[in-house]
Amino acid sequence: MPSLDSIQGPADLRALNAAEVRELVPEIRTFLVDTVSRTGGHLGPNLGVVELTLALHRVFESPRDTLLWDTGHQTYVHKLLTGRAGRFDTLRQPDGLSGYPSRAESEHDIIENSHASTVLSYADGLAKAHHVRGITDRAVVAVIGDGALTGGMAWEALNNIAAAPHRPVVIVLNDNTRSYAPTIGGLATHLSHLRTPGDTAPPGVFANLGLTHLGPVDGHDVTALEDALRQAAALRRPVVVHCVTEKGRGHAPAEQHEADRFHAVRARPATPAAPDRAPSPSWTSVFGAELAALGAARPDLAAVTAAMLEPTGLAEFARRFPERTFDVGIAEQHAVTSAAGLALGGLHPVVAVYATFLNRAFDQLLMDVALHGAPVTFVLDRAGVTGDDGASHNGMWDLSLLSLVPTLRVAAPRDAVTLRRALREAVAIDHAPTALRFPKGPVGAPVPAVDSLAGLDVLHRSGPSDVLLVAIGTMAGVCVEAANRLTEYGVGVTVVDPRWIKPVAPALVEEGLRHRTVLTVEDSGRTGGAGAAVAQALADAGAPAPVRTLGIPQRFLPHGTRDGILARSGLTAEGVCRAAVDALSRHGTVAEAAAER
Ligand SMILES: Cc1ncc(C[n+]2csc(CCOP(=O)(O)OP(=O)(O)O)c2C)c(N)n1
Ligand SMILES: CC(=O)[C@@H](O)[C@H](O)COP(=O)(O)O
Ligand SMILES: [Mg+2]
Repeated sequence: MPSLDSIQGPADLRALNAAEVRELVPEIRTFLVDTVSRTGGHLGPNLGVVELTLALHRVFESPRDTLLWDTGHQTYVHKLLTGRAGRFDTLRQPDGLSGYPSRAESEHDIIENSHASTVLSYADGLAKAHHVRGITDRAVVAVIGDGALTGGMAWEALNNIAAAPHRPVVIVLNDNTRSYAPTIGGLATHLSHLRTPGDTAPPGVFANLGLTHLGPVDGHDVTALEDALRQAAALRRPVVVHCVTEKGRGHAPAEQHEADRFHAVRARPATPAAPDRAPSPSWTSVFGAELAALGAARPDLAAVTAAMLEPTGLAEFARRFPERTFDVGIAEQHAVTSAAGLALGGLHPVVAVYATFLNRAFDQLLMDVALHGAPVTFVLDRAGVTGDDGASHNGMWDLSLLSLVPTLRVAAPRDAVTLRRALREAVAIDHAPTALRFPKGPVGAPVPAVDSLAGLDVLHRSGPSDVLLVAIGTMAGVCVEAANRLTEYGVGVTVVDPRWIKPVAPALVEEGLRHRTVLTVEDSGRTGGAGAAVAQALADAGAPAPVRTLGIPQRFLPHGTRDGILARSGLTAEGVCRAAVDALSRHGTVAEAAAER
């Protein structure tokens, strides 16, 4: 009886007979449940593609044939079958296996970007390259989920693929009827018709586009899948293999999990949290509760999500105000411009999205919302370093992108109190777009102001005006701790939190001009971020010394823990102290003791 240990690569898999392959299925599912329950990760999606991945690697010969995966969160089985089972305990850990394809890990891994709906565009480009280069002996295979297929890019690609019968692409539609929640929209309805035997629905959208549609195929029958994939490969033209799978398959808690079928499970903590300490609420839950409360008072408030209602905290608002809640599918561009339409119609939409996914809708934000001064509020969750979801999931580009948008106002709350306040202020602005951003995880302890200065929250003030620390959002606690340390060494420090970071407040510029040196600290990319805007405003005001901006370096950061990445970026109290003493030593006097640190 073969075991997973005997599979060092796809060739070993292809050497097995059908019965031996079927014996691998339960072993792989047990392995996934045991391992991912410890490491955390996308358990549900991967439980759903065990048979599909086996069939793919038996029919196609990766890496000669190119296997492309959309989003990449469902590639754990692919990793197990390409020689990485022995390292799976390191999944999503620092220096361990990535939770997504990784070119550094394997020649079988291609797309590292975890943003959905890209795979068909990659496939179209690759098929064009094969055609131009006269390559005819390598298959292009693209696996896309029913959720990812609701993204606009997927249809831009299908429009191109369908136009070229001479350029073969095997499109494997992994139809498990869900993104997190059931996939929405006319496409989902259409797929439901296609899945229903004997349904007299009009011919499929794929057929009408000129694509061959095979299936629906039972996505848990390896033999049926292999037959369909072989048939698709032999057609030598673009073809959709419609596979019907079950997210969370084979693990009852996942199969029965109403919200998202264990889409992403948290790592089991090494040491259980002390029972007496109530866990801090998450940023997301504080936002969600406040929005629901505001929704009761404001019948014009609407909520918009791109297939992530629960993860972005909109569930309570949706429960109470279903008629004002809109899930548009994994379609951030449409989410943003349709929000401009909602505003045009007299509503005040709140678009809740992970910060990194707003990248995709920048032009819509700039030209469909801001150009028209549309009162849309963007709530960017997972802003800053997220960590274990890898480079494309860090919310580190938002402040740089938002800084470019005229009329847009941006807030970075530092705790639950300022989050609630920023949200109330944002939805009260009816003539311009607003955005507020916060990170993944617990909201942490309140960071109280000790004074207020023309709209600035003063968080610490002691001694002469040596250093002004401008704390952006969640860096407030780090800055206050750094100030306390610097004060011990005779360095005079003021810490301010502007709360609204765009536009740069005049009071912040005035306060900056009163200090020997100014440092800004943000959990965001420092290139073009909030600190850069402060630096520009102070330079424009004639500040003598340059502003030192601390932030995330402009690099694609390998997956790791949020704290570890922040520490390596210098975004700790010690890092701020070092930067402050260094800046003072260059642009002003510095207490001897402090210089020794
Ligand atoms: C542009 C973008 N928006 C949102 C997400 C978050 N996200 C990750 S997986 C997922 C659901 C994907 O559904 P589907 O493509 O059907 O794959 P399944 O999980 O069902 O296998 C979403 C919304 C993302 N990765 N990219
Ligand atoms: C793959 C994807 O984009 C999401 O599922 C993401 O991994 C979820 O991240 P959170 O765990 O931060 O909700
Ligand atoms: Mg799906």
